[in-house]
Amino acid sequence: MAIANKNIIFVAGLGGIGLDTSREIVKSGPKNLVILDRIENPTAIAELKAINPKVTVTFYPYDVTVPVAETTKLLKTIFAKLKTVDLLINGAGILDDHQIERTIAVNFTGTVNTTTAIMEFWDKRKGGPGGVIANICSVTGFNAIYQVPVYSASKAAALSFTNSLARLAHITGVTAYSINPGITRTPLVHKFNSWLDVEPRVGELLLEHPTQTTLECAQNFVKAIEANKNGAIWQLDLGQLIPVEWTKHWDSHI
Ligand SMILES: NC(=O)c1ccc[n+]([C@@H]2O[C@H](COP(=O)([O-])OP(=O)(O)OC[C@H]3O[C@@H](n4cnc5c(N)ncnc54)[C@H](O)[C@@H]3O)[C@@H](O)[C@H]2O)c1
Ligand SMILES: CCCCCCO
Repeated sequence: MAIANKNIIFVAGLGGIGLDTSREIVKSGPKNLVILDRIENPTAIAELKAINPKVTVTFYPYDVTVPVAETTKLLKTIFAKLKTVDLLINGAGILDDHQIERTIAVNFTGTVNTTTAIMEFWDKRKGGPGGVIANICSVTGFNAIYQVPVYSASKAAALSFTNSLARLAHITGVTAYSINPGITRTPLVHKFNSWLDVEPRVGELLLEHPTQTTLECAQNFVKAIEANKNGAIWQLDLGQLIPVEWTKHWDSHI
């Protein structure tokens, strides 16, 4: 998908990975970039507008843990303004294995509910035009960082959900792919709690190994958007964009 002249909704577009990705997206000249996030950062919004004045950048406060009906109401406002939306990026995530319910609510349920809400506007069975969903999951969805099993499992769940969305595209008209960053230097990874404090130094131990910058991640994120491959499992790690071949161990045959 060429980003130029498209309408993009980016949930969590102001975070560490999100803001650098928003910058790279704006440079590619979409018509609209609508950022939904629970953190307000008017300075960042102003900076994005200044990067490319031809792009209309708007912000709406949004918490992915709200009921689907509330998300639908917000999307109604956005669609009324934009008329069409080409890409939804779901990027919200927290990393704190002391917050079990909230981790699942944000990282998994939040992704599912935001996706479910936009289907009201996109599902071709309802006369919708279809659309594209990019879900930010994680390499921990492939193989866990086992000291944060709740976080890792929430990312595995989001990855599985995204893979299913892609298989349903022939019914819904909505395609999907996952964005799976490796360890990227953002506030999220500096200090966080392991499950039951099994490893109080998990963050330090991780950061002793090679990592990538948010800019490297963002530049590969844009390449994945442009590739627009339904069902792709993209690994964005150490500055590389790697297509992952998922090993099939069982098939439902339906
Ligand atoms: N940093 C990494 O190494 C890494 C690796 C793989 C995946 N990820 C994922 O990338 C995404 C961005 O992470 P980051 O490293 O930039 O961290 P970050 O903490 O800088 O960004 C997290 C983003 O999610 C938003 N968010 C959190 N809870 C929310 C909620 N309830 N409703 C709406 N938005 C909410 C935050 O406002 C922020 O924009 C997350 O989903 C994270 O799990 C990060
Ligand atoms: C444990 C640090 C991992 C950062 C987020 C990976 O998805």
